[in-house]
Amino acid sequence: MDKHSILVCMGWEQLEIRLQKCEGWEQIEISLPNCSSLQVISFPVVQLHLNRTAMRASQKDFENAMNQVKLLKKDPGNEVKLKLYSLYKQATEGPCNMPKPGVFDLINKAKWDAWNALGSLPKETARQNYVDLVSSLSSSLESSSQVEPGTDRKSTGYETLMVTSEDGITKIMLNRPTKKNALNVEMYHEIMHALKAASKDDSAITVLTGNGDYYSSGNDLTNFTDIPPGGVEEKAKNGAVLLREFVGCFIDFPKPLIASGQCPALGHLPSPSLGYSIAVYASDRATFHTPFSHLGQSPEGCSSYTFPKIMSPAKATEMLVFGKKLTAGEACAQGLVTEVFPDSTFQKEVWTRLKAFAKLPPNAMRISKEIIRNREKEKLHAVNAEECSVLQGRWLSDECMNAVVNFLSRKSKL
Ligand SMILES: CCCCCCCCCC/C=C\CC(=O)SCCNC(=O)CCNC(=O)[C@H](O)C(C)(C)COP(=O)(O)OP(=O)(O)OC[C@H]1O[C@@H](n2cnc3c(N)ncnc32)[C@H](O)[C@@H]1OP(=O)(O)O
Repeated sequence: MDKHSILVCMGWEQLEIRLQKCEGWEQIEISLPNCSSLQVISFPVVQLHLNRTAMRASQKDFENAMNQVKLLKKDPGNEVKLKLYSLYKQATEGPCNMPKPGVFDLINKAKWDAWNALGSLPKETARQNYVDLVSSLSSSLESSSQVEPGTDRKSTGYETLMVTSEDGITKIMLNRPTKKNALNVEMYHEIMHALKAASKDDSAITVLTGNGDYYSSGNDLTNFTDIPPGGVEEKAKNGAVLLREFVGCFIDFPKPLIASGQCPALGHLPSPSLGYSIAVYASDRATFHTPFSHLGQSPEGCSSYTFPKIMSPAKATEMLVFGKKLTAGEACAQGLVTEVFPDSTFQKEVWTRLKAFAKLPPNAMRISKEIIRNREKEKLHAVNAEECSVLQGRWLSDECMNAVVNFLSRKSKL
């Protein structure tokens, strides 16, 4: 409970007015002290309950709040952003009377739903609620920021990655920890760019890793929402071109590539990086999950070819068709992971090993990798093309759309 008091002098008497906030209500308590004994006696006590709507935010407060939103240091998340959007629209335009967007226009539909849900809420109330929400966000996001230093911010020219080169090792770190390192379109492009740069730099080996508590949560499902003028078909076609190029970069990457994961890896990245890495190091906390069927999709990253070869066809089916999640130990027993380390010593042990590898003659390592992978390259490119073409069709299916809508409307998680 929040209490503030003010003392008002009324002739020889003092009137104490206490304001207290209690569960969204303002309560005013007025007491008149007995001056002769200087004791505060509560007489008469008057309690007023003011409905919040009686407190009107001015246009100036509203404009200030709009500016404050732009200055928030941390993304408040989609749910809050939708709330802000709907209150803003209600405050400025009144009840929603726009036509409902189509089912595939996911973002606009979510916005419409949020606005429409406000019904006939008066403009002034919406304005006040907007101001209150922004003020609560400003204080909570400033005081309890969980973003670690250096996360989700620009580094070495990349928006979604942190790329460093030291001791003969180029480290490409996925850096969208607040989104569990989901791969948005920008990240796909940046990973391709970073891999191409790493293939030409002085380093002997390249390490792919993730910042935060997920190695990656796979394809960013909001990639499905930004529909171009050519509609969903064009979106799916562009997606297939992008994915094919992305996986192609892993197939053609010439240097030893190591995936180092201390935490869960979901969907998308595990497949290409497991299939083409020279080595995969995982902590005993890591898990591996390719939930393609859950999302109405089908295997990608050449996993339909590499997994049954690396594991057994039966085990690969459990993983790729039924979406069975493997622990690091199980993935190691199946040959998907090279070695599992205790979580507490993971970084130290893996980096000691990587630094030793990076001292080996780089050309010898490159040529050895080439001879191991070359005879498979053509096959891998063909599998990649086939998988992308199948996926292009899957992305247009109701099964896929429903799964994406369920996730985005917070009805499901993996
Ligand atoms: C036409 C399409 C064009 C596409 C172009 C390229 C195509 C490539 C296609 C490859 C095909 C498929 C391969 C896959 O990757 S399949 C796997 C997809 N991933 C998922 O389904 C994971 C979804 N996420 C979750 O289930 C959960 O978030 C979690 C990972 C289990 C973590 O749960 P949590 O409770 O610990 O954290 P949570 O609050 O949910 O997440 C924090 C914020 O991060 C956002 N987020 C997490 N994962 C994703 C994601 N994959 N896509 C988008 N956003 C994600 C989450 O929404 C939270 O955000 P906010 O804070 O609420 O704003």
